[in-house]
Amino acid sequence: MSRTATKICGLTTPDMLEAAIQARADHVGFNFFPPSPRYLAPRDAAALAERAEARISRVGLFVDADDAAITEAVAAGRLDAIQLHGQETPERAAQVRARFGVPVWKVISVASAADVARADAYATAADLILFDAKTPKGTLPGGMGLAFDWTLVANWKGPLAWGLAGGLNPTNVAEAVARTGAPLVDTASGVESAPGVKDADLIAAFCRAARTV
Ligand SMILES: O=C(O)c1ccccc1N[C@@H]1O[C@H](COP(=O)(O)O)[C@@H](O)[C@H]1O
Repeated sequence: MSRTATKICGLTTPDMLEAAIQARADHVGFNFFPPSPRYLAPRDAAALAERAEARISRVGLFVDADDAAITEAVAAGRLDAIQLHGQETPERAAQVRARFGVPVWKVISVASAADVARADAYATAADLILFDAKTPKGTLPGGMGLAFDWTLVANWKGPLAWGLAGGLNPTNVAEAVARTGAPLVDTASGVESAPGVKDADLIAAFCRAARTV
């Protein structure tokens, strides 16, 4: 069995970046969704990207963003992948991948088996499916610390690489990996002491726990 990959999402400071690198996370997420408490302005992403250099992969998170916003962020954050966390259709995902030339991670918000089945439509439009919990109407589409029923994606055999997000933290991530077989796990609020404030010890504990399975 190969090692579970980890992504720490919503970093905004050099200290947070160094904590993720020290913890041997595989990816960091830069959040380009302005309403989020983890929002990172493109000019700040540029400084973090310069510091990260080739030490860690950078994934840019967008919610129904237009091309101009993605263009600015891809250049500033030197992004290795684009995470589409909104209502982007397969056509839009394919367009983003073609236009920006980096892998696209499409998030599928899950509350039922029918939601999981929606992933198939992205077979040729995206590179990875990230299953996250569906959040209540009128709230952020992610980063809320909400988990969904993991049995819905256990040992998912879809047409794409995949990962698990939603309410993951150092305490439950090993169980989540054991129960789902997720090759990648992603967390935002689960490694924070307050919304948007990452905790280095929690990041280390999360990455360690994800790798114990
Ligand atoms: O983190 C955010 O603020 C956020 C805002 C809007 C869309 C997605 C967001 N984060 C992503 O959601 C998952 C799950 O978050 P959590 O671990 O439950 O807090 C996170 O991994 C990010 O990819």
